[in-house]
Amino acid sequence: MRREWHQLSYPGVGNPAFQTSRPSDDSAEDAALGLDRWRDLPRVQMPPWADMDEVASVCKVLDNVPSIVAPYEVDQLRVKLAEVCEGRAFLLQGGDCAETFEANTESHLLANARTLLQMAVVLTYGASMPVVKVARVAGQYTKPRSAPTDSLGLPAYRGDLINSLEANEAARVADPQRMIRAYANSAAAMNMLRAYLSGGLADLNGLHDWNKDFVRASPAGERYEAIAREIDRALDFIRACGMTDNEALRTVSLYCSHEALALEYDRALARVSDGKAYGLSGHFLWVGERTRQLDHAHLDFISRIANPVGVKLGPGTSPDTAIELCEKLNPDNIPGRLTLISRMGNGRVRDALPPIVEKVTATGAKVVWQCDPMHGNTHESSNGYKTRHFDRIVDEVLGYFEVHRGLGTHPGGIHIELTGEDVTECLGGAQGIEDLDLPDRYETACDPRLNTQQSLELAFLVAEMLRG
Ligand SMILES: O=C[C@H](O)[C@H](O)COP(=O)(O)O
Ligand SMILES: C=C(OP(=O)(O)O)C(=O)O
Repeated sequence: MRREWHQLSYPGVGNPAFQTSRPSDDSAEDAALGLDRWRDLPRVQMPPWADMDEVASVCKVLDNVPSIVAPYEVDQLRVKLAEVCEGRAFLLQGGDCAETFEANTESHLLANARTLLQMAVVLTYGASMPVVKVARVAGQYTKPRSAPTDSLGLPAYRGDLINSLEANEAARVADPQRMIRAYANSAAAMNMLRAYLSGGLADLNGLHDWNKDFVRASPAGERYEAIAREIDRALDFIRACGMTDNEALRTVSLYCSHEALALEYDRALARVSDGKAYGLSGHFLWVGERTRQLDHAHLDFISRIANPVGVKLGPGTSPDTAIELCEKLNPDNIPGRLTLISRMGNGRVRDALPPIVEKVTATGAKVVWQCDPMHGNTHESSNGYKTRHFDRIVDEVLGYFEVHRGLGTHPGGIHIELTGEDVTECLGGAQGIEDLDLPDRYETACDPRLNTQQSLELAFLVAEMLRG
């Protein structure tokens, strides 16, 4: 029988106050968890730390700080993702490509959160399906790079946790102290988001206030207002029926996620709870396309934590590799534990994804299928900006839905780089952003993000696809 969303129970969670965690030390029990095995394995995209003693002393500090998230929240997210895995919910994940310390402001965090929540409303209402909301926030401070140097010949910017975006040689030196700043910024971000979310930021009674002024008059903003008015009427109906105080209408759970790239940081924030290891630098950690080698450090680390984890799959992924990933990362076949994030590019998704989905499904492996339509669709504009076209992004999502519909599997979610600011980083959309508009507000520290209007437009299209 279909379980109601609000009735989800969280096995093994009980009263969260009793599920505390502790730093792992070098006892035999902790050693058996293998949290440090990655240190002996090959590793690419390693931050070019100059002084490993300094790395060790910074990690010693992080070993004992309060973690960013709690084990029971991580377990809750896994249970919600199990619903996605079974086709009863949808996963919406999004946020900055690269968070920066400078942009870790209240207004930026709230703008991004509101945009994600607006998308979630459009999807929930449009597709009548619960939406699991995961932000790229409170830890998305590292970036894998294609080349070790940038166009100026400087060491590449690798994310604020590692070095600075400032374009000079000294700023680009990898500085271990930045891990402390990343931790402090992540803790502050989570603290603020939790406060606003529990204080009414996500209250469905205030849906109209989420619409930013620069979006309100746009076609996407107007469509959003129309949905908000319909929800208002539904809420009036609920109130008229005497159901006046429903917690589910006033609060949402927003989980945080980032790429597990700088393993020193994620390891230092790992903790042990009930005999299991948790990566408590975030609720959901993923490993990127460039670092997912089966016998390398990154996969080994995430294979040992109890969190829900993700792996990016580019167009070169073979079906056998996908199966090996399932075996390594989810040997007990726990639903919600593993998300496979395809990022094929719109030109490849229709031929590269089907054999992977077919073979994984045939083995009975439980996975959440998620589409990242951003990373396979990047190109350089005529005036030299790294950009993405909205039409290609939509086409990749469409291709992903076609593949899953064709195979009878659940198109479980999308993973988007977006911002709540009115930036001009991606081309197209109803605003018709063109190459020459890109310099107006091109503010990303790494890859181009959808702005709020484009994000909402995409949500409307995805809601239609989900309904269809
Ligand atoms: O976000 C993903 C990667 O870090 C990014 O696409 C790499 O960009 P690059 O090719 O400019 O190094
Ligand atoms: C680096 C990323 O993606 P990918 O590994 O797919 O390139 C990312 O999502 O930030």
